Amino acid sequence: MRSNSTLSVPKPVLSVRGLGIQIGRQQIVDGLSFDVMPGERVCLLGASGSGKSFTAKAVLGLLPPHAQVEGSIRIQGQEAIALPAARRRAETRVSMVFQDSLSALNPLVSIGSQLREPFIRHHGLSRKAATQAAMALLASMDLPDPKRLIQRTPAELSGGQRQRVCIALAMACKTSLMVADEPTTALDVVTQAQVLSALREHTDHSGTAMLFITHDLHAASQLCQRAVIIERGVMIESGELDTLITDPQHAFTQELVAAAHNVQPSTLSPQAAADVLTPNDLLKSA
Ligand SMILES: Nc1ncnc2c1ncn2[C@@H]1O[C@H](COP(=O)(O)OP(=O)(O)OP(=O)(O)O)[C@@H](O)[C@H]1O
Repeated sequence: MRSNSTLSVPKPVLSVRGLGIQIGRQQIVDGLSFDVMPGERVCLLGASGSGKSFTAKAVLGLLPPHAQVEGSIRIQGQEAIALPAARRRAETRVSMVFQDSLSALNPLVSIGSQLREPFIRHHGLSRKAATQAAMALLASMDLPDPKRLIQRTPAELSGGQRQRVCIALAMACKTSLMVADEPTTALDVVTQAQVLSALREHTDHSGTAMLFITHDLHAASQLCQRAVIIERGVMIESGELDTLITDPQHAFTQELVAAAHNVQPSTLSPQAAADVLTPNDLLKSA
């Protein structure tokens, strides 16, 4: 008989401990600690300028060289804080989706060529097999006519289509962790709902864990199970999203909840209104 001590306890995909980031004399992030478990979606919520993007960059290994960093960032158990993205081994690589899909994609290269690359480079597929895989992934993103789409350049797509191509690109990398930094902020409400749904379905299906960076509690509640809330680079509250929504402790969290409840569906288009949740729905969707 196996004893309890031999049962394996899941280990975090991402474990951040005492993260500090300083640029010159400005302390941007201070003593931040949180975990993301396998398959879990955690949001890092905070106002503009609270240090969310710098935290995301630290996890991705994309901090500017002059940033001073302290603490620990473990990805799949391996210390990665001092490793820029280009020097990371396959198991500590993190895929990413950014707010600005236009600048995230190469404007001169077709969607097909960009989407084929991770399949060829990381998964050893032939060009033909990579093209098939790219088209299948685009189709699964509810993007019409993948055959034509792969021949287009990023500027020939709408913002929502482009963001779904970016999600496809991140999924093609098949990493254990994805960081999505405000991926819906630049989109209208209907397109936001489509992009959030694509993120949810694809991470559910692949088991990819996600760190979702946002200032939008409504978007977070549609996607994430847990939240880490930061203010001026310091964590002020964290926990299950439904608990934070029903019983916010900190004044900033209370403001976030109040702001999310104040979204008036009547000011939106009928389709958008259908996508906007009432306070009760906000909870149900968390
Ligand atoms: N290149 C830089 N050098 C020094 N400080 C910077 C630099 N870029 C941003 N900052 C400062 O770092 C702080 C955190 O910025 P960060 O971009 O991480 O915030 P954020 O929470 O992601 O905000 P937003 O939601 O607006 O993107 C801000 O106070 C900002 O003024």
